[in-house]
Amino acid sequence: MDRMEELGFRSETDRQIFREAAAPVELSPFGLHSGMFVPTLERQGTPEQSRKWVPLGKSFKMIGTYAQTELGHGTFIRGLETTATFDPETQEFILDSPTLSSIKYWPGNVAKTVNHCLVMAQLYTQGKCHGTHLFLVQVRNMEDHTIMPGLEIGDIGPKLGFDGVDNGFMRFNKYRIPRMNMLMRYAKVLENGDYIKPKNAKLTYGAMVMIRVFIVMDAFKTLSRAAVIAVRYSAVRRQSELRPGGEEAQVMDYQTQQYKLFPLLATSYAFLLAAEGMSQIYAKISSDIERGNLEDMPQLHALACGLKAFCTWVACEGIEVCRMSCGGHGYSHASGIPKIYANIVGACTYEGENTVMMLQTARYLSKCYIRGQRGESLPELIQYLTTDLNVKSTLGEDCSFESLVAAYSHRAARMVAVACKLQQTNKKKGMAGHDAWNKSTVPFIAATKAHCHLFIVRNFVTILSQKKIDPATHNVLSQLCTLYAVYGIVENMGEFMQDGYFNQDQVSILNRKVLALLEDIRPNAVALVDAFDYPDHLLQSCLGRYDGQVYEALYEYSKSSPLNNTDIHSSYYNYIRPMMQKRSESKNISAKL
Ligand SMILES: CCCCCCCCCC/C=C\CCCCC/C=C/C(=O)SCCNC(=O)CCNC(=O)[C@H](O)C(C)(C)COP(=O)(O)OP(=O)(O)OC[C@H]1O[C@@H](n2cnc3c(N)ncnc32)[C@H](O)[C@@H]1OP(=O)(O)O
Ligand SMILES: Cc1cc2nc3c(=O)[nH]c(=O)nc-3n(C[C@H](O)[C@H](O)[C@H](O)COP(=O)(O)OP(=O)(O)OC[C@H]3O[C@@H](n4cnc5c(N)ncnc54)[C@H](O)[C@@H]3O)c2cc1C
Repeated sequence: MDRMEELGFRSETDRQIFREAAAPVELSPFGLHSGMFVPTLERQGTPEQSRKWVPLGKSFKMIGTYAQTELGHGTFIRGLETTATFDPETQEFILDSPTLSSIKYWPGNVAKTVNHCLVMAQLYTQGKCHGTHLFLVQVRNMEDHTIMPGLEIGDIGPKLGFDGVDNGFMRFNKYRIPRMNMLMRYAKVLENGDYIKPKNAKLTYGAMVMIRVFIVMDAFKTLSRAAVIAVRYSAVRRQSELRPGGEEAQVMDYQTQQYKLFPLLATSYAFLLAAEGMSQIYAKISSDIERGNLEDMPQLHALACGLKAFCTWVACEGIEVCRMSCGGHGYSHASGIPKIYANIVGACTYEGENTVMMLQTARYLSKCYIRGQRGESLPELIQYLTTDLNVKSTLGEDCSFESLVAAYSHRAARMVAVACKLQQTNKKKGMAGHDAWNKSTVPFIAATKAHCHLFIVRNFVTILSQKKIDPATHNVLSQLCTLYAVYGIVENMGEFMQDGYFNQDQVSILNRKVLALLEDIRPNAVALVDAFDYPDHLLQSCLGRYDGQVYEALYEYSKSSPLNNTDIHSSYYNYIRPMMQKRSESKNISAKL
């Protein structure tokens, strides 16, 4: 922290980049403090509360996390059981974990690192429950870091990844905090216990929306790092004869290797631009919300949920393809890829389990579809829902951006309509609303993925048509954008073809185009990954080194393995030799085999 101050890093983005450089493969134990705890104090506290607590957080006098999930509930926030009961006599809230399932479980850095938590709890005052609200809770002594009396805190144990984060459990036993430790920007409890409700109960969920937006950028970061490693390694690795009797080929010259990696390279660029677009939309709508204009809150929630789920699912699948495209060496930690995967795959679960998040977006699409059917105006990003589904594709050999965006719009509009019509049919059959919804959620998930895919394709095309880019770079980026879109159609052809939107000739055009683009991109593939400019220190990869000295690096890496500290391992003396001796004694086996 002091080093960041010395270097004058003030912006959170710069500080995040510095933290990643300082601890490239391990997640910082302060990620949640800076990424969630402090921003939530800023956005959910009153001006007075922010003035009091934010400086303490930014100077790390107060180190915090976000403690919401419990043993029994993570997704269903309204089902959380931790209680915060107001005591007007003492002007305090009494926090309690009334059941085993109410124990806070998973909050990052709660086990050993933080001294404060933002705790999500059911607020009770004057005998009435007003739902979940956030409370600032001191959990450790500020002098000696011991756990505060009335709390039980511990680590939850080993996980798939996220090793740098001490995810913990926390149990409250009638733990008292001052009334003014409730974050009261939107909802309040007065001294007499009166509850002042917020303009919208979901304003309390704001921290999660913000992190979901961050996670779209993390999906780009992790996928692009894996792509850098895999593409560079594919340029260095030579294996098998492409031409009989010739020299062994760079594996990047196999069409199958290109088909694995180049679409992921294109996806990395698409996700970077989508993350930037999402961040701009978040900045605009969240500032409107802070000024009290909640009109676009549903649209922001829906977009953040959908993109977080879509991008993390695609990124995690893509990182695995990158790992497997590196053969055996990809499976070694020397490649750097397993750690990337282990650290980001949790993002398919945290900050909103992906299926649940997709269903939130689906719920929004369902409402917009009905409004569209009534002829009501729709937000720009959703206007495609009123696309004329009788129109067929005009796609030609050039696979123009316009025809590609039209194809994605048609696919999403058609799939949303199919899901909504199933929901409506279910209702006409006499199903209750919740059953009619549940029995249409599988098609809604598919439709929502199509909706997110459209956003990313359209965003990529829009940026290429608006930004001033030199012709050579524009040409290469256009190849990537076309590859991302055409590959997405080829890989999901059934969804595009179900209503005959494309004719057979157009399908052939698309199948030819995707292969032609692989050849177009091949000469620039290494330059396109170098352009991300990730230093070797950040990649921590023997395979993705900028200098390409892969085998030298692997050999040095292996020699540094702790198992090589001794020639004969203690297991020989403790287990192997006694076993062999026992065998030879019992079966007169000649010692000289
Ligand atoms: C290279 C390195 C990469 C490594 C990755 C690390 C990167 C670090 C950088 C990022 C920074 C920090 C580190 C992050 C690490 C992860 C830490 C993880 C933290 C957590 O997981 S915190 C806990 C997260 N938990 C959740 O997200 C729970 C999900 N559940 C919910 O959100 C809700 O329960 C719900 C939305 C599913 C349902 O809510 P409910 O109250 O039941 O509402 P509904 O009935 O469904 O809907 C009612 C209406 O409310 C609207 N609504 C719901 N939510 C919102 C919202 N947030 N905003 C606006 N509106 C909302 C909903 O749309 C309905 O509206 P309608 O009635 O339809 O009009
Ligand atoms: C690495 C990591 C870090 C975390 N850090 C934190 C943290 O710092 N703070 C914190 O508070 N929490 C944290 N969490 C907890 C995380 O937020 C929850 O695990 C997450 O919200 C998912 O909730 P759940 O575990 O209850 O999953 P569940 O919802 O129980 O998921 C189980 C299954 O049920 C399905 N399901 C649930 N509801 C529905 C529905 N309505 N419709 C259809 N299907 C449904 C899901 O799709 C899933 O397939 C972390 C988790 C992980 C993995």
